[in-house]
Amino acid sequence: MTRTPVNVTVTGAAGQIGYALLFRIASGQLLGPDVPVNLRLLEITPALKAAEGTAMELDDSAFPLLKGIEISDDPNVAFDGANVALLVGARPRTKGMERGDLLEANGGIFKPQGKAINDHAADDIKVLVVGNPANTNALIAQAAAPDVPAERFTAMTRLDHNRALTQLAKKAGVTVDAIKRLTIWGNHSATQYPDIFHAEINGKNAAEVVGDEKWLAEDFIPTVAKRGAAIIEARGASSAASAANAAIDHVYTWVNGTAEGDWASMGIPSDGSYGVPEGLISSFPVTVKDGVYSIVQGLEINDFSRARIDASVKELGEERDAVRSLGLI
Ligand SMILES: NC(=O)c1ccc[n+]([C@@H]2O[C@H](COP(=O)([O-])OP(=O)(O)OC[C@H]3O[C@@H](n4cnc5c(N)ncnc54)[C@H](O)[C@@H]3O)[C@@H](O)[C@H]2O)c1
Ligand SMILES: O=C(O)C[C@H](O)C(=O)O
Repeated sequence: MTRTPVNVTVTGAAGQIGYALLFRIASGQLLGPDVPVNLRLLEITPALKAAEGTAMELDDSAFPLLKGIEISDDPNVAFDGANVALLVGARPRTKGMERGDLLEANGGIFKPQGKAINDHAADDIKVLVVGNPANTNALIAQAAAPDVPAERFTAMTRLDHNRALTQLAKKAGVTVDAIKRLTIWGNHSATQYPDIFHAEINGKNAAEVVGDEKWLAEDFIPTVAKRGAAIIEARGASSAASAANAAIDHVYTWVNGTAEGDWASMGIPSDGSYGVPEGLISSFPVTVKDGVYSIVQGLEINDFSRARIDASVKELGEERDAVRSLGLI
């Protein structure tokens, strides 16, 4: 039976993450090796030519699953019939820019995109926001889409999750596939909290296997939380291939589910679990079945974790208050 292609919209398609992402989507890595896709590329007008160049290269790759490519600078066109939307394009912070200016500039992007998703996307739309500040940009887009279930708007913390897996694996002298149930809590920012207290290494409690709280507090957590800045310092540009890889992982997991006995980290609208105020888009441990995610319940949160989760959630609350006072939500 021939499957109907899934419409995947990617914003910021001519940027560096876009370049690392589009070829992997077209090859079947986002949704699965038997799922045909139509790509819809959204860019700002001055970047349309560069997006056309990327589309030429996609054509030249002759991906059997790629059934069509459309390029537009109009969100109403790019999100028309979208089943999956990857919101990558954002306004980066530039020299001298205040935090409020950054939020306002991104509001100018994510509010109209949220409205276009509301008005034109398919009923089963799933949205992943990658562009920073990802959690609050997702909140802005979600608030502008009142007809779309709030839980369809998610923010990416999978890169943080993957970074934490590797740091923990190195410390324990294992490979990443030995680790399960690691969690990123909170914001995709330096306040995020990578939690190993519920994680397992070859079935044993990770915190006990490591047995080194000093390393946890002074090495592991800051290394993961500040990894984005370290990449910028080293490359002279922010992470691109690893960010695209995490976006692929996030959507693949959301569509195809988590493995038995494991979970993933996703930035999702809080239902009030673990004391995170309802509605904030915060990272949680989730399991996914049949395209629907659920927050892992019943985890005991010790004082060490509680203080760090609270600090990151506090920052999310402040970002929400700032965009609220700007009239963006
Ligand atoms: N959540 C994460 O883990 C994570 C990781 C890495 C990067 N990021 C963020 O992802 C974003 C993109 O990074 P990049 O390296 O690809 O940046 P980039 O500057 O290379 O590309 C961004 C692209 O977005 C486009 N764009 C700007 N406004 C747009 C709009 N209104 N509609 C459509 N496109 C628009 C730009 O023209 C540009 O081509 C940044 O905000 C970055 O901070 C997030
Ligand atoms: O783009 C950035 O500011 C960093 C990025 O969010 C990352 O975590 O690599």
